[in-house]
Amino acid sequence: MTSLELTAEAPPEADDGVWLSCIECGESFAPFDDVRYTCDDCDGLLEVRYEDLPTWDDFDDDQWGVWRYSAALPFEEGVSLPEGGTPLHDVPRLEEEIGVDRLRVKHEGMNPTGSFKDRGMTVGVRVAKEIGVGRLACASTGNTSAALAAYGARGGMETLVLLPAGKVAAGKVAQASLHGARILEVDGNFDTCLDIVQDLAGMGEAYLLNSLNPFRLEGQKTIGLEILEQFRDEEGSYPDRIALPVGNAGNTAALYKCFRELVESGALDEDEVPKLTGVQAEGSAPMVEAIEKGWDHVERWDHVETRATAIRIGNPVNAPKALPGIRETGGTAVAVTDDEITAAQRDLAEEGVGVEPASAASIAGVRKLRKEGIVDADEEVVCLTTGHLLKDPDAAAEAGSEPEPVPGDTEGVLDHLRS
Ligand SMILES: N[C@@H](CCOP(=O)(O)O)C(=O)O
Repeated sequence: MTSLELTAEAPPEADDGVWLSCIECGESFAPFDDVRYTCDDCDGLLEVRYEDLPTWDDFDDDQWGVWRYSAALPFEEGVSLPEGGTPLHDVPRLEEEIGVDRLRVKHEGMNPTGSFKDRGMTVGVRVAKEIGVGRLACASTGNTSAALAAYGARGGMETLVLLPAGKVAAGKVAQASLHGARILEVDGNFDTCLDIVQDLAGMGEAYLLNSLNPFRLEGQKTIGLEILEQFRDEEGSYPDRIALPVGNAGNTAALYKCFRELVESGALDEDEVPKLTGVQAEGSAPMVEAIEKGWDHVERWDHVETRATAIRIGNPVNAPKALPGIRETGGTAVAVTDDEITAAQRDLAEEGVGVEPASAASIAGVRKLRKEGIVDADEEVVCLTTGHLLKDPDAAAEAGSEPEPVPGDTEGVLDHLRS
């Protein structure tokens, strides 16, 4: 991990040892004096920097979840429901069938609104309050909108969400609606929604809380901290590889930042960093294309389609952070078909782990890479599952078995069972 090294020296703009730094030109900015999503000078992505980076002993043993890691975050506490502290399941049947030494599933669907987005929102909404903005907004394939609506409600703030019309799973729209977001259904895909909401944010109409906002990724960084601690405590080592679904590429960027900070603080050796392995659906795979072609950028896909609507994204905004993350950790990116995703969703369900389709992409990807010999048999792998099964009840019902109609008496039910 040689590129994008972190500096520990605070510039004059720093506030309490925290500042924003452009990943392209290195310009630094005060973190909370103004609303800023990208670099004023070159429009590059920003990341949050700290004067002091913590090691394992600095984390709060009295807490479990995102705020256990406050020493690695810009604040001591956030607008919380609370979030994080999700299970790391073993899946012995899948482990044996796929053929790796260890397979674990970090189920982020167990967060308060049913996805990892809550980790980002607890920090992002806290920052919004610090800056003193009025309305919060996001573009969303569904989970971000559900989390924004819930955390906005918790923080007593107005929320606006832009969704691609007809392309968001029912559970997610219901969440955004009940938590009180104003929902705009846009005639266009997610990337169009994000273009619009970025314009609105630029005009000062709202505070953007997509993962373009660097503070969102600080919360999501705690997924990496939790995986490393849980895996180490249970297995005595760190995982060799973390496979994750890739949509806007926020988690790939956040996990890479997590590892870089741990290496810089001395909490992790460079050779202990897990290989980041991104998985996309075949119909929506610009990151896979960029990795395969050796590009340092993604080319936007204008037409994207997949049953895994959470990762139906053609222009991942975090690609400039995520591509180096995959490359520098020795990972890779792979595309899987919708049928492979559904098969993996069923397999997880048969082990009691209920996930939405996009989440199952991580399992489908590892299965494919193992068959291709890219994942080795002696590897210890963690798959990230990003959202709960109930987020997309239609996909779950389609992947599951049909209910059987029976008469309303015991005799009739017995006849049916015996037939
Ligand atoms: N899958 C996402 C898409 C938006 O991603 P974000 O991490 O940039 O907010 C969603 O749930 O909307």
